[in-house]
Amino acid sequence: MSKQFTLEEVAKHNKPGDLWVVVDAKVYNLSKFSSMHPGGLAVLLDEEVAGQDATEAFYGLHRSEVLERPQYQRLQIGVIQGESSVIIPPTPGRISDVPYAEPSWLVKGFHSPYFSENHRKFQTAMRIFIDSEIYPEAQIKEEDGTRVSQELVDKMTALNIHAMRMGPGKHLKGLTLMGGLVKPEEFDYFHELILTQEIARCGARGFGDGLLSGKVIGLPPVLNFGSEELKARVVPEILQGKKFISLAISEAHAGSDVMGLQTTAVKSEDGKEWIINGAKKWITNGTFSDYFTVGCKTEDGFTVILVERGPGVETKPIKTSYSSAAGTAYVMFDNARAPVGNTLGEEGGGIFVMLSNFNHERWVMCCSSARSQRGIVEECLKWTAQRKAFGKPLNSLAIIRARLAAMISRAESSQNWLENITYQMCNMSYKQQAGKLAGQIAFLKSYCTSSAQETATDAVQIFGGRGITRTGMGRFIEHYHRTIAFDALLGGAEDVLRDLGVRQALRGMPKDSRL
Ligand code: HEM
Repeated sequence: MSKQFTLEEVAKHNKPGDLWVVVDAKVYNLSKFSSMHPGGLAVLLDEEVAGQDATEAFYGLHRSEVLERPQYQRLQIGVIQGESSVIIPPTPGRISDVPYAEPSWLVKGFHSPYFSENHRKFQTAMRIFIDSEIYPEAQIKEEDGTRVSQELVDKMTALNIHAMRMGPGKHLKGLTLMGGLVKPEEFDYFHELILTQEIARCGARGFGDGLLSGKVIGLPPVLNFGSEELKARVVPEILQGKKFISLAISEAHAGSDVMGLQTTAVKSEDGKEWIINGAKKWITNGTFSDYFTVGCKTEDGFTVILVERGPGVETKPIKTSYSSAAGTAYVMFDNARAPVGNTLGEEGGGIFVMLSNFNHERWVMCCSSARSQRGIVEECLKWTAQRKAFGKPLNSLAIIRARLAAMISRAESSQNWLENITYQMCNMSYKQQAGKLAGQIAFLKSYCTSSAQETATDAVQIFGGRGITRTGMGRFIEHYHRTIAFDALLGGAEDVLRDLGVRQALRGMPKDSRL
């Protein structure tokens, strides 16, 4: 049992070399630490801090995770008699009580037509796994820039998370999902939405992409358009996290304009192999991928080919503004060879392969984007409640509340639109989705990413200098603001998507409609 002190006893320890403080009913001896305190000694000697209950001052300047670090936990020497702590430390799986910090289907007393009991159980298990296994590694790797550990990849394999991230489908057949919690035939797009949104809560954008998002976008063309022989050869190893795959489309010359790509594939003289030449740029997971789903110019137009790393395939890291944990790369093909059997879809039919892939890819991005925005809303609601300015909490200022209102509305509308589209996906074939939902998903993605950028700007205003500081109170805001542009570019730039949505709508205009 912790040693008990009265506030009077603590008050006696209020000078250099003999300095105690109380934070949330816990007594800390800062005598030795005070000279090493990153915030300086002087603040600790202030008469309202030294020997006093400094809870409010502490939470105005530190994230609660500071006191969870072992080196600081050791400074606690006891508790205040008759008082108990009120600040709840994060426990794996916990649902936040902060308003709007969770999508409404997870909020007590709210209802949803979309989420079943099984989805709820799945969410609970997934959050516990992610909080305890993925979140801690995400924080470290985002900073040190190294790729996801094989140990974590293997833990995800044990629950078949890699397979579930590919969405519902035949590839799940016979697998035990989440320890048997959901049957493969029952796994639907709402399970996938939950999985993607729970991962997004880690708040580590580069690591998040490094967590095999290359596979999420690079494997579907193999699953949907590869031959049975090809699938049997490559898919199991990828879903078991033994081999890695990237989607390699964009180039220095062309991104959204896939027909402008310059990488070429020509057949060998015996007609058995493709010979590929060209360079791909900004390829997520490229530094460590074993396979590349490559968009190539061929005699008949545009063809997608699965190329294995080997002679003639080189990768080089690209330094971007997020963590190199993402493995973003140049991928160079210099007379690289792939069997003709590795062609995905028809020769010359690559655009159809890509277009049908884009819908799912963009929808996954919407899931992440909507959830990350919500995480920022939670940070801002907490900060504006605990931070004092002009003697009052920040949230007592009307201008701050106006920003919060805009942020909450964006997060809510993104999520609600997303849930509606997800419901349509659950009730349409893959082909119907391609036809009916391309415009909807394009609009949603551009809405999510543009509103995310507005939210990032609002959050920096709310956090002030801390919103541009990589450590401390505003660390998630700084990270979000620095990396948010990625979402607006990957999977189709915002402007291109908006235009796509409108063009789709115009195609569907009835010929006989008049005002
Ligand atoms: C209970 C023990 C305390 C520990 C373990 C501690 C630890 C830390 C750490 C690790 C930082 C760096 C912030 C970061 O980047 O995360 C920091 C900053 C700071 N601390 Fe403390 N601190 C303690 C108590 C206090 C108290 C009671 C005050 C009183 C006002 C205080 C005032 C500050 C200030 C002003 C900063 C600089 C914040 C900034 O630049 O944003 N600290 N402290």
